Order: sequence, then structure tokens, then C-alpha cells
Amino acid sequence: MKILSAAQTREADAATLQYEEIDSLELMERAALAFASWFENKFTPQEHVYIFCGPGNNGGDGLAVARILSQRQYHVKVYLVGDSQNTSQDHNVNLQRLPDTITRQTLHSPTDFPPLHPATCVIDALFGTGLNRPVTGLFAALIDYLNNSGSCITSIDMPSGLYTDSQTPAESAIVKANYTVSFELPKLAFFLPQHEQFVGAWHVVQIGLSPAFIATAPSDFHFATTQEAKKLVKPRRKFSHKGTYGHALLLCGSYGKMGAAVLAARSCLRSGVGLLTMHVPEAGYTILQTAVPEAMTHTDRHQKYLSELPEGLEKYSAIGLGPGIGTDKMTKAALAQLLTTSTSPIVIDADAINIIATSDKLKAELPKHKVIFTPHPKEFERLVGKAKNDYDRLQDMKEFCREYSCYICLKGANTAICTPEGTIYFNTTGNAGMATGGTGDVLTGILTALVAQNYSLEQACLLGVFAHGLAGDLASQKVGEIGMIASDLIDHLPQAFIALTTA
Ligand SMILES: NC(=O)C1=CN([C@@H]2O[C@H](COP(=O)(O)OP(=O)(O)OC[C@H]3O[C@@H](n4cnc5c(N)ncnc54)[C@H](O)[C@@H]3O)[C@@H](O)[C@H]2O)[C@H](O)CC1
Ligand SMILES: [K+]
Repeated sequence: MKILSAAQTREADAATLQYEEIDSLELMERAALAFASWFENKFTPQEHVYIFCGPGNNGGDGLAVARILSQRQYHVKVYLVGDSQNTSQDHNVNLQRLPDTITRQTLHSPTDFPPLHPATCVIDALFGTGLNRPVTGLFAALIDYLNNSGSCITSIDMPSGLYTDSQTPAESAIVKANYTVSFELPKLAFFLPQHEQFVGAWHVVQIGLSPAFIATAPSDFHFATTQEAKKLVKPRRKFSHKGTYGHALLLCGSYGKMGAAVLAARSCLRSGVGLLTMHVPEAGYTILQTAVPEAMTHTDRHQKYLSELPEGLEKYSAIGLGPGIGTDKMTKAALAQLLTTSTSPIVIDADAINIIATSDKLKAELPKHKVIFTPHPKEFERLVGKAKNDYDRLQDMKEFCREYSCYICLKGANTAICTPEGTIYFNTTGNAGMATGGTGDVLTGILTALVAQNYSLEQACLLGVFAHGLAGDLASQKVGEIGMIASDLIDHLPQAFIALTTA
């Protein structure tokens, strides 16, 4: 699904009003009802709800929510902030519609701020997508006050003060929400690690914005949905055989890191590949043959490191390399040879990324439209460079992928997948239990298996990253997040693929 900018959200808003022949008040009512339904599922009417409303339509939403929650037996108080001469029309109408039974107060200075307790539910309706400058002055003092209150804060549409789709200036105060309930589509800001403390757990509620507008709006940013991931899966064919599903080659492992090779091999096999050959240092032979009997094992002449390529590279439909290989100069030479001789697509992870990062010559030799990089943030920094903030990092990623015609899966809570055309997809599966050694090796195995089965590199990235996170989510239902290890992901890959192939 697409992610729209703040400006496009306003256009979607206008298109919806025109298409449905409704007025903006009705759309605001829909938004408020959708928010209130979410709120009712989360908090009981025993709670005291303090709603802080800004001058625009975000504040208008807050006023409509106050009326609806009060009808549903919540104890609601409304606090109005800002110049009452500059309020939006729909804000004004919803202020008039507020029943007299609801206490309201205008906050003129910090001395007016009400006492807040950890048990108070705060609804932040100060600013939404219409924020157009940093938040300072009284609004900033209020935001600081709310952030330090210990109360549970739920933001309507956006945490107030946070820019929707560009870097928020350092001087802006920003609400640290526990929950952000956003309308129709998540906003770009939600997917960036630097915003974790502001956005909290985000949820999207539907308000029926024009699907036709959304479908045609241009956007470089997308987020993954289960429906889209399911559409990517190619069903197995009845008259198929192991040759139908490709032959993968994984170059992994070094002395003391043969486990990485085992994890990549096992996940590759659990992702539907027809045949798998492992090329590992001599010392890994018995380990691989014992731990992964389904894979063929080919050994390097070197005991501890990879120093050469296996013969007959052309027979492999995909090559994965990097997990556990180290950065020895013999390994670097073998990698250089691979880049210039292989005609197959290559998935490049871990130390293979680190090796390429140090050499402009190797970067220049990357075969076009044939490479997927799977860096974690540190490896990304080595490969692409250090960015000032997460927006610049996305921009750098686009430029790198364009320059080298490659794909990058930047691993993290919402792994960001970038194509050579500069389109970015954020993944939506996975959990913090996956932040443990070896889960990256598992992803290399999955991606290599999918590419070997003739998925396009883009399809492989989207489906592979989604399935990897889904396996992590299924594993967490069994083992939780704290006790999770990379092997748990592999054990749950079959279930993940079942979920993606059933209606
Ligand atoms: N399509 C939808 O998703 C719908 C969204 N709704 C809600 O409307 C807001 C956006 O409303 P808008 O009036 O455009 O903007 P805001 O309320 O966010 O703020 C505008 C308001 O605030 C002033 N202002 C902006 N920045 C600052 C600042 N830093 N300091 C002080 N004042 C500032 C500006 O001048 C305006 O007066 C969206 O988020 C949803 O919550 C609809 O209800 C339904 C459809
Ligand atoms: K808000």
C-alpha cells in the first residue's frame, strides 16, 4: 500500500468530499467515530479523559471525539489551546456542538495547565498533518508538560509537533505518544526508527478516503500488507520436480562461524528451493553434512576461510554469500572473482557487504540489476555512508540503488527495501525478539531460495522479508520475544508460508 505525503492526504480528503458529495464536517465525524471506536476497545469509561485541542481540524477531531466519548459514558474534559480567532471552521462547528455538560477551559499560560496523574488518559489533538512550522511557545510548554506527566497519551492522527513526511526541526517540541491512531494510511514518519519515542504503537482506522485517488497518487514510499505478500507467492505445480525450483549456491562460514552457514542453509531449504549446494571452508564439511543433510556440501581448499569459487557457477540459479565468511584477503579475492564472473543474481550479506564497502573497485564491478544487499544499519553505514537523520538515510539509499542498479534490504524494525528505481517498501512483520544473532543469516537463506526459484529480485525482497518477519511473529507466540533464537524463525518458516498460501 502507498504512503501519502501530508499534501497528498489533503488532496485525498478533497477528492473524497467531491466524489462522495459530503462536506468536510461529515468526514471529520467519520474520523472521530473511527477514533472513538478504537479508544473504546482500549480504555474503559472509568478513565478520566483530558482532550487537548489545537486550532485546526486536528483540534476539531478532538472536539468531536470529546462529544462522542461523553455520550459513551467517559468523563471528558476539554482544553483549548491557541488563538481562538484563528480556529478552523470545522473546529468551530464542533466546539458549538460540544454539550454544556462537558467542562472546557482555554489554556492561556502554563499556570492554567491542569494537574495530570498517571491514571489520566490524555488525548493529543493539538496538531495533525497541517503542522507547518516547529512547535514553540505555549504549545511547546504544554507538550513538555504532557510528556512529563506520566499519563498515557493517545495522539490523534499524528503525535503533535512531529512532521508527517520530512525532518522535524530540532527546536520543535514533539508529543511522546503511547499510541498514535492515524486516519486511513500510516504516515511516513511512523516507519523511521528515530521516531520510536514519539509515535509509540501506531494503529490505522479507516475513514473511507477515495480509493481511486489513492490508487493514482504517485509515491516512492509503500508499506507491505499481508494481502500483497500473498499475491506474490507462486504455488507449487503438480507436475514439477526439484529442477523446477532452482539450484541455490550459498558461500558461507569460516572457522568458528560455521553456525551462520547452517542457519542460511536450513532457511534456504525451508523456503522452497529445489536444490542447495553449500560452499564452505574445509573445516565446515562434517558440520554441514551432519546439521543439514538435505544440502550438498562442497569444500574450499582452505581450512578456515573461503578462498575460491566452486566450479560451474553457471549452473546455479541464485548465489547467496556473506554469513560468517570474515574479511580475509583471500575471501576478498574470491568475492571479486564472483562479481566479475557470475551471471546469476547474488544476495550479499554480512562480511561480504563489509568487504565491498571498503572497495570502490568492487562497487564498480557490481553486476547491474543482479544484486540484493541485506545490511543491518552498521553495515549500511559502511556501504552507503553515515546520514544525519533517517530521512537522509532513505535518500542516500535511493541514490545508491540507482547508481549501482541494485536492491537493498535495510534490516530493522520496519525493514526498508529499496529498488534500483528508488521505490521504498517498508515491511510490517517482525518483532524485537528477532534482534538476536543469526536472524540475518536466515534472511539470506530465504532470499537466495526465492531468487533461485525465479522470483524477480523485487518480489524476492518483498516476499522474503515479509515471510522472515512473519516467521518471527509466529515464533514469538510460542517462545516469546526474550527467549527467541534464529533457529526458531527457521522452525516457523513452514507455518509462515502456509499462512501466505491460504486464503
Ligand atoms: N483526510 C484526513 O485524514 C482527515 C483529517 N482530519 C484531521 O485534520 C487534520 C489536519 O487538519 P488541519 O487543519 O489541516 O491542520 P492541523 O489541525 O494539524 O493544524 C493546523 C492549524 O495549526 C496551525 N499551526 C500549524 N503549525 C503550527 C505551529 N507549529 N504552532 C502553532 N500553530 C500551528 C495552523 O496555522 C492551523 O491553524 C488531520 O491531521 C486530521 O486530524 C479530518 O478531521 C478528517 C479528514
Ligand atoms: K495530534
